[in-house]
Amino acid sequence: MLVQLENLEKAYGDGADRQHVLRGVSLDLDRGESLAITGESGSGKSTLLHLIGLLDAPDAGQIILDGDIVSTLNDTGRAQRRREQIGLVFQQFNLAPSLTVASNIALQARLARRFDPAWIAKLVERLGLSDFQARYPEQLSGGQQQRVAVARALAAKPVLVLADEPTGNLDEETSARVLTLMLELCADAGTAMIMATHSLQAAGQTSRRVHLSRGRLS
Ligand SMILES: Nc1ncnc2c1ncn2[C@@H]1O[C@H](COP(=O)(O)OP(=O)(O)OP(=O)(O)O)[C@@H](O)[C@H]1O
Repeated sequence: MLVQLENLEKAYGDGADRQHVLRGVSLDLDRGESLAITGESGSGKSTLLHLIGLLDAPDAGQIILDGDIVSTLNDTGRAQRRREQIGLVFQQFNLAPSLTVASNIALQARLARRFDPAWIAKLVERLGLSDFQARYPEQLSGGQQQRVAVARALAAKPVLVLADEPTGNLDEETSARVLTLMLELCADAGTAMIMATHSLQAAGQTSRRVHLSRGRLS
């Protein structure tokens, strides 16, 4: 098993403002599997992805990644695991504005010490980024930036990619195409993917689906 979530709980705020967003979320994900998490706006999809992506820690429960309990790691330990094993595609893309497309893509792989020029060349070619490599993020359209974010997330061949509404800003046809590519590239790299989405069409493209409602998965 690649990812095991056991009874995750997460609340925000204090006193009367306290909001229990996750109320006991359990989930298993195999290597190479793709999973869509659907749920209404505010149901906690991003919160759950942040926990799995080790960007935040749960209040209770356990996250096991690749056989290790990672939910109790400190910030440094979490950052290291994230760098080595997880790729993130979030809504704002978070590309480094001062780096070219080529450097944005390569950076993650270099940090993880897994820079493989042939794999990077394949990502660039398959994602249609060949002509944009010398450009800076601000010189790209939203869709192009998103493809750079996908290439960057997969550059180090992580065991897991987390995508938060990865096609949220694109029209339906483009988003289906980008998602298909992303799933194919994940399959090539043996990477599992968890995607949060509002779109039932997008959720139809993954191998499994779960629904988040009232703090629990079904
Ligand atoms: N850092 C935070 N501090 C306080 N409340 C938060 C924080 N992050 C999220 N929330 C609240 O937790 C709830 C779940 O938010 P979350 O972003 O996880 O939902 P979501 O399902 O991803 O929503 P959307 O589909 O709109 O992106 C929301 O009510 C939100 O306001």
